[in-house]
Amino acid sequence: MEVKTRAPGKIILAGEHAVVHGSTAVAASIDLYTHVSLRFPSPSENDDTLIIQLKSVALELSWPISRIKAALSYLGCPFSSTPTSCSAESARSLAALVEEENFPEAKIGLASGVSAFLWLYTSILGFKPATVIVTSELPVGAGLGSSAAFCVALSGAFLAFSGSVNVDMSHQGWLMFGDNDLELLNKWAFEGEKIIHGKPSGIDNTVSTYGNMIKFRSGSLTRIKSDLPLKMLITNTKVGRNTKALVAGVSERSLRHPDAMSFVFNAVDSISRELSNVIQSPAPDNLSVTEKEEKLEELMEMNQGLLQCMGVSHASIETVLRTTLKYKLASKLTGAGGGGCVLTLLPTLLSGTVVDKVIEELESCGFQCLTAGIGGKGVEVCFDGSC
Ligand SMILES: Nc1ncnc2c1ncn2[C@@H]1O[C@H](COP(=O)(O)OP(=O)(O)OP(=O)(O)O)[C@@H](O)[C@H]1O
Ligand SMILES: C[C@@](O)(CCO)CC(=O)[O-]
Ligand SMILES: [Mg+2]
Repeated sequence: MEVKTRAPGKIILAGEHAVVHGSTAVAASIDLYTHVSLRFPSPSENDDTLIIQLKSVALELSWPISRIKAALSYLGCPFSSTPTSCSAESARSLAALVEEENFPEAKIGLASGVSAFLWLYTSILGFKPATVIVTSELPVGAGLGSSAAFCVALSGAFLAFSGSVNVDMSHQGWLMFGDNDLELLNKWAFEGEKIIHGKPSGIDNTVSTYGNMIKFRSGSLTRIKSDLPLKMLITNTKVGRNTKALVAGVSERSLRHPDAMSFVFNAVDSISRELSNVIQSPAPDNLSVTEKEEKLEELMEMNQGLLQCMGVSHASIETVLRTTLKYKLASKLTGAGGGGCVLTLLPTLLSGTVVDKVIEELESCGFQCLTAGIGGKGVEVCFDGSC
């Protein structure tokens, strides 16, 4: 028996980092997905191991179920119908399980993702042998929400077989979860994201779960309906970074300078709210598409300036900003920054030749450019071989 899920990555149009401190942020899903396949061995296979194959990072790990049981036995029965946080003690047990696998030193940054997998798996499905395969179209650790898509796709696959969601297993092709199930799935994914991000706001898992475009503040979302044909160029600087460390860095800065940083976070809140007003339909004012794009460009530039204030820009990001500015295009980092990806608004009237030239110049600096569809579906599940 096999189930597959897919969960999208995201871009943050405004408000990253400040959202961790209670400000509004605006995010949209993109049509790049993380896929999970979960398969239980048949009785004749007599297999007693839990295997995870992380294809996009070329890593495979496996544990005898008895070993996982022994490591987590103090939890009693780990099955839980309500999402539970991983305690410090559980985190240590999971880290020990991960280390036992002779985790390659060069890939140690992936260990928290494996811990999140083990936490979600054992909490939702208990001690069952299975093979879990993860593939992804998203660059890992580049600001496009790979950690959230990973946790959302895993939670969806585990919940589909847990008996605690209501899905039609005879459905052919991709299927959306119902509203109550999405809420449960999103809460589980948030628990996984906590293991990877430390202190996440929840925006990334929420936009990956629900898709579309959302405004997010203090854990609650408002869907944004927009008919603005928003086109963004995404430039991956390919500079590796880690969201947990960047989020912690901003928190430390705001402890050192609480007054100044609270003005910064408030300014970001205003930018996000204004940006969401500009893109939503029906529009409160009768601006043309070009006028709206000009407002968005200015808001993106202002947000980028405040992200620099928070200390999360990077020389590679500044190079992208300078390069796109030569073509009068506005850009900002997206996600946690420190490297990773930069967004550039491509106005509707911009000629294809200019877009080609910008891409060529960015790629000549060693960056990688991609365009992605914005605002598609959230997590989906599939029970037959058609997906
Ligand atoms: N496809 C995947 N396979 C294995 N691990 C993954 C995968 N996708 C994400 N991860 C886990 O997520 C971590 C990267 O998450 P991180 O939050 O640092 O970056 P991101 O989510 O891509 O960017 P951002 O949080 O800024 O949007 C990896 O180190 C790994 O632990
Ligand atoms: C940097 C951050 O604001 C967004 C990462 O995509 C962290 C979070 O909200 O969890
Ligand atoms: Mg992340």
